[in-house]
Amino acid sequence: RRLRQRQELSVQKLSVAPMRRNWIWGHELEIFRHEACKMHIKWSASMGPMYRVKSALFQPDIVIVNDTLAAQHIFQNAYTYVKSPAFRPIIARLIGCGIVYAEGEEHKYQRRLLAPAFTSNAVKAMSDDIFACADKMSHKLRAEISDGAGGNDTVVDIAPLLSACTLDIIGRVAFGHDFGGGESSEAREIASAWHEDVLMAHTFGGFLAPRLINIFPWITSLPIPILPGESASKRIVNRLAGKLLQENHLSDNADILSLLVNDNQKEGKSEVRLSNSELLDNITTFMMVGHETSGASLRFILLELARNPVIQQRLRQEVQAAGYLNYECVQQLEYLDSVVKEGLRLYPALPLTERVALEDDVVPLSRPLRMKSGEIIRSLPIKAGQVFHIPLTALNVSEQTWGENAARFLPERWIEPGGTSSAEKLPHGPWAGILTFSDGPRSCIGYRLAVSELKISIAVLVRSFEFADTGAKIEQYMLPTLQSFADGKAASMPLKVSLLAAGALLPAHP
Ligand code: HEM
Repeated sequence: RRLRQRQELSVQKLSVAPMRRNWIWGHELEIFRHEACKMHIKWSASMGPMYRVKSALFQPDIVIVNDTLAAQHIFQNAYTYVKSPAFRPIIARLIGCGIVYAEGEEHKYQRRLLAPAFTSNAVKAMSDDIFACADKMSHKLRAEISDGAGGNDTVVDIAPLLSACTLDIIGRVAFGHDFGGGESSEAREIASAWHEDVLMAHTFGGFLAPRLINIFPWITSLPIPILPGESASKRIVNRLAGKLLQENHLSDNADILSLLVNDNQKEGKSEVRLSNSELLDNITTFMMVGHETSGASLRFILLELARNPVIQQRLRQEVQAAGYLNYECVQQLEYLDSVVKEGLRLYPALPLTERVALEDDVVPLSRPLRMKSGEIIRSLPIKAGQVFHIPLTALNVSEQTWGENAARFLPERWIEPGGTSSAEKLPHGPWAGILTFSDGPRSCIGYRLAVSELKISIAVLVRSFEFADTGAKIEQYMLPTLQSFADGKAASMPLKVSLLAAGALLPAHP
């Protein structure tokens, strides 16, 4: 009751989501059981820029932020609105206590340290490696088709292929490590451990654990199987990280590994440096967030291309007309750019993020909000401790911002005059007026690399292959990043794939 009393009166006047709620699990269990952000997308039309949901286990209500200005305010004030105590143990368990986990001064330090690895020039310099990995993936796909009984139109589960490619990319560009196109024993171990983690996250235990930890933080020290120890993938990647460190020689390169190691080993110049465990956990962090997110995005973009043959063909014509592909030429492909923007808009690899306020504040709103009492407000006073959920997917498909066809995959909207709202009405983020990479000091540090690898991989694939829908029921869940389920099978995305006659003749990347 004490916690409830601390919730600002204004928050208590916000409308509550309409779904019938359970008195123990509030709205949270139903939200968890539905596909990623599905309930928030449904509610966003009727509930206005902010509403409440009831928390599980009698915790104070959560405020759902469905307003671009409010989201911008929260993200820009990243050290006032921090990751919540319920969320951080999951981060620690899955990827360790690196930059994604760090808060305050520690975070500022790590962000400054790593920024040089992600400048436009640094990402441009990665393009040869990205092309090499995409070409390797294309050869593997070609081999799967010729081995397959279906000849052209062979059904291929592209999910593991794409994840192997993005793991290959991060291995090479960040750590100078070769995962052998996803064939190395380490790559296979990471893929199967991640699969195990996803399956675990999809269970009731996966729902319950973070909520229990939020209330009883000490519970993690108890030997209870559903509670976070180390995830399978973290254990494996941590071991690999240790091996990379043993092999690494100090260099002046600005790649991620060199920046991390040089900082950890610097002497005398400063008191502050990365500890050994921060070094190790940052390697694990980048290895995991640097490939699973891009792999999932690729999966869903190819699904949309498979379901929209006209769009796929227009894209193919643009890519094939470009001839030799290199970084500059891929950057200039306008339709490819729109396809990637549209795919990332509809399928954010992190569908929802959460924050908790450290101080009392007033959150501005871009449009008026009617409270339960009928009172209209333009900003919401909140108390320290208030938890916010920001459904990035719902904000990216809000009809308010994107019009009646918001939920449809229409790359043309990015090209045609008036196809999107004006820049000031779009969500604020580092790229393209979408919230997929979040916003502010904690927005995705790797977004330029992500966009580059998506563009290159898609260009390499569509110039040689045609993709078609299999009719499998594809669902998307947040576990804790976006995961595809095909006819109930986790981390799967079957598509019919054909090798184009012209594809074999196309020149490779020089
Ligand atoms: C399409 C692919 C990607 C998407 C959609 C994506 C999305 C995001 C989002 C939404 C956040 C903010 C998370 C939050 O605040 O709760 C984030 C943070 C982050 N991303 Fe990405 N990401 C992608 C690819 C990458 C890549 C390729 C890398 C690195 C190589 C990367 C590294 C990071 C890191 C280190 C953070 C934490 C930044 C900080 O806290 O300062 N991401 N990403």
